[in-house]
Amino acid sequence: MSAPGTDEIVVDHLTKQYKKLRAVDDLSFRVRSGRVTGFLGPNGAGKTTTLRMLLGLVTPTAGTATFGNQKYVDLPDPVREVGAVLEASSAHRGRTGRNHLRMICRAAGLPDTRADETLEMVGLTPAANRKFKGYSLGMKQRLGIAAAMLGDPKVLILDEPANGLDPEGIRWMRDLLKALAGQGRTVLVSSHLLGEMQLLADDVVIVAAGKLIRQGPVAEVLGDMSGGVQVRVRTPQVPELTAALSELDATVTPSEDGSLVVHGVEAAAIGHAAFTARVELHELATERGDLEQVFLQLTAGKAGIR
Ligand SMILES: Nc1ncnc2c1ncn2[C@@H]1O[C@H](COP(=O)(O)OP(=O)(O)OP(=O)(O)O)[C@@H](O)[C@H]1O
Repeated sequence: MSAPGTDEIVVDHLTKQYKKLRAVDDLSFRVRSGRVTGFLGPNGAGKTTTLRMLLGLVTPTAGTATFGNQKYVDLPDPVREVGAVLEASSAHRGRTGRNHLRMICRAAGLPDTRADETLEMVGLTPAANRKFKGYSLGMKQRLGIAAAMLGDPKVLILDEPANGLDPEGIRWMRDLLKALAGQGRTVLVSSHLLGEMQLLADDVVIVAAGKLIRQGPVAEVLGDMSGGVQVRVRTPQVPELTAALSELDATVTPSEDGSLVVHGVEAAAIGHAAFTARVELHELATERGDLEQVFLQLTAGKAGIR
């Protein structure tokens, strides 16, 4: 493997033991820049513990979590390198969103103007002068992202950012994170919302019971699974189509609803075979497994509270 850049997250044999519980168990994975990586796992899988170790908030029992080759605590200018939103932002109840961000700017040696720029980025400009105690959970999430982006970091880490957001808010978050990755940043997002991850993530890292289950591009993880891609065909001439497909390298399984499920060949080849055999088709649809099914198969028996 090539040497990682500082914007690449490298988790290497990371382990966290809490008394009898191994919350994270010899976990290794890499997160690349310019992509959104979904960090997925059932409740208690060790996602938050891993992110906290990455940010130097929890000390690993073994292994390392680094940005390139540097631990978070050793980064020369962490605010400009790594932004994180671990839970919905908390701020003094009586302080406005703008003042909350300005205080962080001052503490980090950043110009005050960054407060307004990041408020604009997260769509909070109209609420900039409202007090934090009046913010909805979705507004608090947005403020958390604004705070994380103050230093214009190359890496952004978010723990369950969709929590508390309505469908429009989730869509907004998806567009923002994709845009930030599109600018070349590294975006790592933990979630158990699998449908959302399928729309958002380029890569996934799936964990269960503290261990790595699978990692890779979403399409590859979906495609790897048995039955990942299949074609559903409906025809009034089942025997004729089955005979025509037997000449291709296809596996044909009749469904209870009368359709045929075909593995091993693409829809175009099936359409061509049907046309050549003068078989009438009423449906020809490529079906991809969804992340939720794959996730449930991969984590079966490993989920649950420990
Ligand atoms: N400080 C701690 N002391 C003891 N056990 C802990 C501590 N922090 C976490 N754990 C345990 O470690 C396991 C992993 O927890 P973690 O919060 O990392 O999982 P998660 O994948 O983020 O789960 P969720 O999706 O529910 O937030 C859980 O069983 C949790 O109870």
